[in-house]
Amino acid sequence: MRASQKDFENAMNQVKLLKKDPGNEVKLKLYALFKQATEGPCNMPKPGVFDFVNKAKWDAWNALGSLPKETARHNYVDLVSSLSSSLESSSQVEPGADKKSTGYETLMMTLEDGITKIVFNRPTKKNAINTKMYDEIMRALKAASKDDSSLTVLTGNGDYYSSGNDLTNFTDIPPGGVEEKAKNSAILLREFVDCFIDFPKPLIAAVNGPAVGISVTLLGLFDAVFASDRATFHTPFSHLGQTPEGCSSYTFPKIMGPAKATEMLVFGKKLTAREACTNGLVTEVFPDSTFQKEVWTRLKAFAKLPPNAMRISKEVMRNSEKEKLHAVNAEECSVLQGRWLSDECLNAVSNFLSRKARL
Ligand SMILES: CCCCCCCCCCC/C=C/C(=O)SCCNC(=O)CCNC(=O)[C@H](O)C(C)(C)COP(=O)(O)OP(=O)(O)OC[C@H]1O[C@@H](n2cnc3c(N)ncnc32)[C@H](O)[C@@H]1OP(=O)(O)O
Repeated sequence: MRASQKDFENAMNQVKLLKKDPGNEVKLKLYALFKQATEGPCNMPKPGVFDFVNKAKWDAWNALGSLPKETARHNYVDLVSSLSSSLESSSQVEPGADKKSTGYETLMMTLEDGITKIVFNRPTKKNAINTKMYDEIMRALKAASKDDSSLTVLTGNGDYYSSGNDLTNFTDIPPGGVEEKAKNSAILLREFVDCFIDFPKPLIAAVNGPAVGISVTLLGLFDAVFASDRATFHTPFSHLGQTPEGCSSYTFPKIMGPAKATEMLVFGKKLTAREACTNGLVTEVFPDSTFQKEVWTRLKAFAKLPPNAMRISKEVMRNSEKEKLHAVNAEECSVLQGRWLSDECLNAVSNFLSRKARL
């Protein structure tokens, strides 16, 4: 049975009442079907390459070709009805649900058994790091450096450790244009990485699943990295028209030698957890089935060691390098500021956002 105009109007109202965000892909589908149902085939000029959001919308609408208005109306009603049932009944914990108890929207943070645990908590986005999350991680690290814990652990909620920089960070362009955005992002990134360089207590990563981009490069600044055998380590910077950050242009060649560092940082080779361990980036790999139990047993034992001795040992081991790391960080951010304005980078981001390419 075809959907009537009344069904269509009801569906439009239902969309406004959805309690959970259905995600960008679905929102683009809804937009395209709505435009097709009300205006017919795409009749707008194609937006420019920097106009990511409108370009993604245009692509979605244009992809419907000459689909009749009635069919688009019917598909719109069907899609809204499937969303209303699936999203209302979803048992998945909504990111940010812990906001009140933790004071963080994108993270969960706890202090137990002498361990501060910071959990990336955007599982439906594979824990991609958006601007809010960069800010919250910095805030969490500053709090952890002053709290009563002996050590700090970073890990991810869900199947990913983190998919790295949230590529929608590129869409929020201020009135000053993309140049201003690139400048502000370079300042943010530098400040963010500085927090890891300066973190005073043992910093440990429990890499529960795949890690991409900046979530991998930062590992060179951690004191121990425990990984599930399901984890992978991927820095596809050249694919994205970008260049290394997180001090990896310096730490990776030191850790694994220039040849292996080049494979990862220049050619984007994805390493398994075992390969990352052989190359010195990962301390130890655990079977996924026992990962949590084994890692937390290990961490709780570490947390019983005298905290001042651990902190001072870290200081002795790392202090001679700090100045160099800050200089490397500044240089990497300045290079990236230029790369973010390049066609290579903007086309790669635009392809991801319009769903033409996946890693
Ligand atoms: C003008 C200048 C602005 C600059 C701003 C920059 C600020 C600092 C930058 C610091 C430098 C950092 C560099 C990096 O980290 S580079 C690495 C970036 N990451 C990626 O390229 C990964 C992209 N994601 C993917 O390829 C795939 O999503 C992935 C392989 C990770 C998983 O694929 P899978 O098919 O299993 O799952 P989905 O793709 O369906 O993902 C589920 C939903 O999550 C969204 N998602 C996942 N990762 C990201 C991401 N990195 N950014 C944005 N969104 C992400 C995905 O879109 C899905 O969402 P929907 O359900 O809404 O469709």
